Amino acid sequence: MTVHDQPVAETPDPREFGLSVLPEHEIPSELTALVADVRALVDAVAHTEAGPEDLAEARASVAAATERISGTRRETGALMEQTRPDGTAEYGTLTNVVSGVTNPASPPLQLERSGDGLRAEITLNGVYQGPPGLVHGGWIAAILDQALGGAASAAGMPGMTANLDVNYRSPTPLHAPLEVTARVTGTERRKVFVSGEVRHNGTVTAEGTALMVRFDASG
Ligand SMILES: CCCCCCCC(=O)SCCNC(=O)CCNC(=O)[C@H](O)C(C)(C)COP(=O)(O)OP(=O)(O)OC[C@H]1O[C@@H](n2cnc3c(N)ncnc32)[C@H](O)[C@@H]1OP(=O)(O)O
Repeated sequence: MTVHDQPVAETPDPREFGLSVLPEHEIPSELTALVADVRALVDAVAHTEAGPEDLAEARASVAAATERISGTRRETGALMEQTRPDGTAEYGTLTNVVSGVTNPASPPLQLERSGDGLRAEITLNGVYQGPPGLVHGGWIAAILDQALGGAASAAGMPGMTANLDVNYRSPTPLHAPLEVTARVTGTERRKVFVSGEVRHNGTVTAEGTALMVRFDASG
């Protein structure tokens, strides 16, 4: 394995591959505010003990809101372009289920460059529950997958996850700040090796390694 010690490269522009890209500043603030409100709604619905009358009224309001905004739909694969503090661009699908800015189902995980890779802080609510009071293992894997893929992408080597290996070391609590870290550990031809962790109070609750296979730019 060759340790990846190249300087950080610019991520290829997806427009060159015919993909549709929306700059972050073109997303209406009303949409991001609505997304936050819907996240709160999902949490409220998941945990409510309201009575039938209130539930029926809330349902009618939600149905009306859905009808109001359903007339136009963005294409499923649309990407968002963000400009990093260092001026380079990064891309991700708008509705990515882990990080998507317009997806109320995403927590969302917001990764930033840190040290030799990426880092995020996140607190997950009861919507992401598996065992009582704990984060679902599938969501931990999804968060690690996103962080590991993001680390490869941030190093200028975006690709697809070919293999993901997760070890759950200790229970990951809900409603508690978690730290997510990821970095590239090596490369070999199109193979990008990545590793990452989820921590609570400095203790690793889960760690993952993945093989990302870089998109083939040769066409
Ligand atoms: C910022 C955005 C972050 C996004 C994070 C989220 C990431 C995701 O969730 S991606 C979605 C889940 N992943 C997928 O759906 C991928 C499905 N699989 C595929 O499309 C293909 O198998 C793919 C692209 C991974 C590899 O196919 P292909 O491009 O034909 O590569 P291929 O020539 O077979 O393999 C390239 C190298 O990788 C190796 N390889 C491929 N798959 C594996 C595997 N599963 N295990 C081990 N090695 C593998 C091959 O042996 C080969 O190695 P070498 O260079 O030594 O010969």
